[in-house]
Amino acid sequence: MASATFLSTLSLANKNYLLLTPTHAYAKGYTNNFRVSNLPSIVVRKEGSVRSQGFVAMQEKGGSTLSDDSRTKTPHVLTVAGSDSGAGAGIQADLKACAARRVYCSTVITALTAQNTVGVQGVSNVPEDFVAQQLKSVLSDMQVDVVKTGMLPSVGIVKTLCKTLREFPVHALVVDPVMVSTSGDVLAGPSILSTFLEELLPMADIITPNLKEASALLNGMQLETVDDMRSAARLLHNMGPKNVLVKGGDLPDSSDAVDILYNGHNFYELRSPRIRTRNTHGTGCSLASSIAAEVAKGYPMLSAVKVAKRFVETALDYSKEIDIGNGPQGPFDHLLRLKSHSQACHRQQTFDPSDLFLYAVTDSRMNKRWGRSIIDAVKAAIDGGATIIQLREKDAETKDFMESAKACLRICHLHGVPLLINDRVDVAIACDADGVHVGQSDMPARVARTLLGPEKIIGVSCKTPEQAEQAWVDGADYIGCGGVYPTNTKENNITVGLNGLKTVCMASKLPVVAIGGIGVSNARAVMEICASNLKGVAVVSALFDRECVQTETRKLHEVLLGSNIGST
Ligand SMILES: Cc1ncc(COP(=O)(O)OP(=O)(O)O)c(N)n1
Ligand SMILES: Cc1nc(C(=O)O)sc1CCOP(=O)(O)O
Ligand SMILES: [Mg+2]
Repeated sequence: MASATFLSTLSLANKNYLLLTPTHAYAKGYTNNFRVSNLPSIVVRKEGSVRSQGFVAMQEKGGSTLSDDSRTKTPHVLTVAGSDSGAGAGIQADLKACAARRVYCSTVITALTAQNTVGVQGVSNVPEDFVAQQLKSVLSDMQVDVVKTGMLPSVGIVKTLCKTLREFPVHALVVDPVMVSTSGDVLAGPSILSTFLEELLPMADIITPNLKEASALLNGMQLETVDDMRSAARLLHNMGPKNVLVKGGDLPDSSDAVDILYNGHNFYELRSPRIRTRNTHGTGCSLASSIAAEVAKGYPMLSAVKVAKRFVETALDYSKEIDIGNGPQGPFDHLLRLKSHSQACHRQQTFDPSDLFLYAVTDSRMNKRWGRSIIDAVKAAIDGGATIIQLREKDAETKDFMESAKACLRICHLHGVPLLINDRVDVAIACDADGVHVGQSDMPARVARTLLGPEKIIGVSCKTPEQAEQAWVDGADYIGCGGVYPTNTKENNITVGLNGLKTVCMASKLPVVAIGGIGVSNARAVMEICASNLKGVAVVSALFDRECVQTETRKLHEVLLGSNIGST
């Protein structure tokens, strides 16, 4: 039985029920549309209200029908907005913002716009009855938590939306009163103003006008100062929405971006440094969607607005150098993923097992002993012929490790050599390294794969066929097998010998690199176990606990070439 707190119990038809408050019910994921077979539920709708305030969810006390702790509700935002062909704003921005904020987003399209970074070249409204059909399809089936509106281009569409929301109440309504695009093009004419004011605004949990939109809603009122914004917020609040966020992005002479949030009781002045960037197209849509996303997760409005603002600012800051389109306003990158692709020198994207040929693993203690920086050690190994580098910096402070890793990454990429990080998935993510190597007691490869995504390289240390099988199941790219010979580099390391290596190679579906006590004198013997998936040797002390890393690497390279491996 759920551990939910509850108002009281209720007896009905000789069965006991828990009576949950709307808040508990919502937090537990029982929306008014929540359907679970055999679960009795009552939905009480308040006439004329879009909110689920009167909603009561009941659960059979002691029953096992709904294990609510095992069934978590996926937060869901429905955006009702126009499509932007340039994908900077509108439906496309809403989808990206919700994805970035990790909520599900469904879409009802109200208009198609032909649009780019220059402006809006054309608009085609979706017929009212088809907007109604889309709304009904989603709302009747998909447990929507929050509806967010953007471009509502006709009176008929606004009325259709309000009517449908009365029929299918949701937890909250976020209204971004889109009227004019950032390029100055009209997206919803003045004719819809009265319907907006009379029907939609009173249903809203929050409205998010910019200065121009607030002014339009207030009969052309001049808004030039933060005090004007406060007055506007109060006047707009009188029109019925529970909260008003007046966005001051266009406020003249302000080095900060100032927004005013008013909830009928308190004003909150939300200030942040203004981000100087051309790539601001779609910030309004994205902010409103992000607020909707946080509300859908169950956060109160003030927290939702703060988090949403911080998210948009972070994305704008990240996207400053993104270069899309020739117009005055470019789109930004909600998912913070585009920039690395535009970096000049980038490594090949897919893992090539022949990269395991001469695998150089750094060691901070050895570098210290020989008085060289990790960067110098990596440079020398690459010059000597290393085909892949792993940074194994057990003693480094995180900040130093990250800085060194970034510098090493630049060098490696200049030479087309992949760079992996040992153990520290966080460092690998932070510096966008090519992948990680993890052992049996490190972060499981499956979790590392989820965090790193499909393209990064993941290696796993394996001493047995079972571990090799698991590494494959977990989505690793290669395995490291050892210790082949005894080593001083790793304490208490079990030696598997050449036989153990061969057994693991035979069982492994993944390419293998041998490790442990390997150097110029025995590399050939290792490679001659004749396993076609043994692609190379990984070496620490034989390269780095030596006076000249480059010379030692070159010697090992020659031995490996002589053993004719990596060719199958
Ligand atoms: C290529 C390669 N193989 C094995 C290891 C060892 O990893 P692990 O078992 O996690 O031990 P540590 O290196 O973290 O001490 C490796 N690093 N690289
Ligand atoms: C880091 C590491 N892992 C091992 C394993 O058996 O998984 S042996 C090892 C140390 C390898 O260092 P050297 O080349 O100096 O012997
Ligand atoms: Mg490890």
